[in-house]
Amino acid sequence: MIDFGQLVQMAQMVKEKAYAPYSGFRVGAALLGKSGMIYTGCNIENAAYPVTNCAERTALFKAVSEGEQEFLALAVVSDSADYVSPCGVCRQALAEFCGTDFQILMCRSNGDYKIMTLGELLPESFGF
Ligand SMILES: O=c1ccn([C@H]2C[C@H](O)[C@@H](CO)O2)c(=O)[nH]1
Ligand SMILES: [Zn+2]
Repeated sequence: MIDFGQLVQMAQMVKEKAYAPYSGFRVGAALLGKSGMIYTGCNIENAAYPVTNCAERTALFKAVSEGEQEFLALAVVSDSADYVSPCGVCRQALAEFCGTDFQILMCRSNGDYKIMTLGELLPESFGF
C-alpha cells in the first residue's frame, strides 16, 4: 500500500525550497521509487527562462542519478488552491521511465489531491 499522505507531505515540504523569483509560482514534487525510496524536487528558475527545471524533472533526475529507474507514484503541489498537473515536457520525461499505470497525484495547496495515471495524462506518448 502506497502512503499517499506521506508523498503529498514531502512534496509540500520541498516546495519551500523552490527557486522561483521570476514566476513566483513555487512547485514541489515527491517521487516514489519501487525500492521504497522517495525523491523530492522543486522548480529551479533561471534568468534565461527556458533553462528553468520543473519540480517533477528535478525529482526524476535526482532519482535516476541515484540509481533508481522504476517508479510507482508522484505527488505535485504548488501554492495554488487549484490542482497542479505536470507540464508536457515533464510528462514525456516521466514516460521514459514510468509505465502507463504510474500514478500522478495532482494536489491543491491544502493537500487535497486527485489521481490520474501517466497513460491518461500522456496517451500515445512518443518512444522508439
Ligand atoms: O507542473 C509544473 C508546472 C510548472 N512548474 C514550474 C515551472 C516554472 O518555474 C513555474 C511557472 O511555470 O512553475 C513546475 O515546476 N511544475
Ligand atoms: Zn514540467
